[in-house]
Amino acid sequence: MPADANQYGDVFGGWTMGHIDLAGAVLGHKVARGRIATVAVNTMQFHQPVSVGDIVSFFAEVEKRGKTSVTIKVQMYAERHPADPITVKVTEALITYVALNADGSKRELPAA
Ligand SMILES: CCCCCCCCCCCCCCCC(=O)SCCNC(=O)CCNC(=O)[C@H](O)C(C)(C)COP(=O)(O)OP(=O)(O)OC[C@H]1O[C@@H](n2cnc3c(N)ncnc32)[C@H](O)[C@@H]1OP(=O)(O)O
Repeated sequence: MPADANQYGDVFGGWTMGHIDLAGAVLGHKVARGRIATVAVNTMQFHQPVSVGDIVSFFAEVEKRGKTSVTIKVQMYAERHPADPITVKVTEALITYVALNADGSKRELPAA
C-alpha cells in the first residue's frame, strides 16, 4: 500500500487536509506577522477526488479578521489528464488561525 493513497490511486483526505492547513497557514502567518496555531477547521468539503499524478494548486484568501484570530478560505485545484488537460476544484476549507506569543498564549492581530 502506498503511504498517501489507496490501491486505486485516490489520494487520502488526510494528506489533502494537511496541505490545505499549511497553505492557509502561510497566509495566516503573514496576517499575524508571526507565530500562529490552527484553532479550528470550520468547514472542509471534498468536491472531487485527487488522484496520483494530479498537479495541485492552493489559493488562500482572508475570509474574516477577528481580534486574535483570522479565518482563511483555502481552495485546492487539480490539473489532470495531460493529453487533454482539465483543471477542477477538488477541495475547499475554512480554517481559523490564532496569533500566538512566543510562550504559546494568544495575542491580538497587528493592524491590517
Ligand atoms: C515571510 C515568511 C513566511 C513563512 C511562512 C511560513 C508559514 C507557515 C507556518 C506553518 C505553521 C503551521 C501551521 C499549523 C499550526 C498547527 O497546526 S498548530 C497545531 C494545532 N493547533 C494547536 O495545537 C492549538 C491548540 N489550541 C490552543 O493552544 C488554544 O486554543 C489557543 C489557539 C491559544 C486559543 O486559546 P483560547 O484561550 O482557547 O482562545 P479563545 O479566546 O477561545 O479563542 C481565540 C480566538 O479563536 C477563535 N476561535 C476559538 N475556537 C474557534 C472555533 N471553533 N471556530 C472559530 N474560531 C474559534 C475565537 O473566536 C477567538 O477569536 P477572536 O475573537 O479573538 O478573533
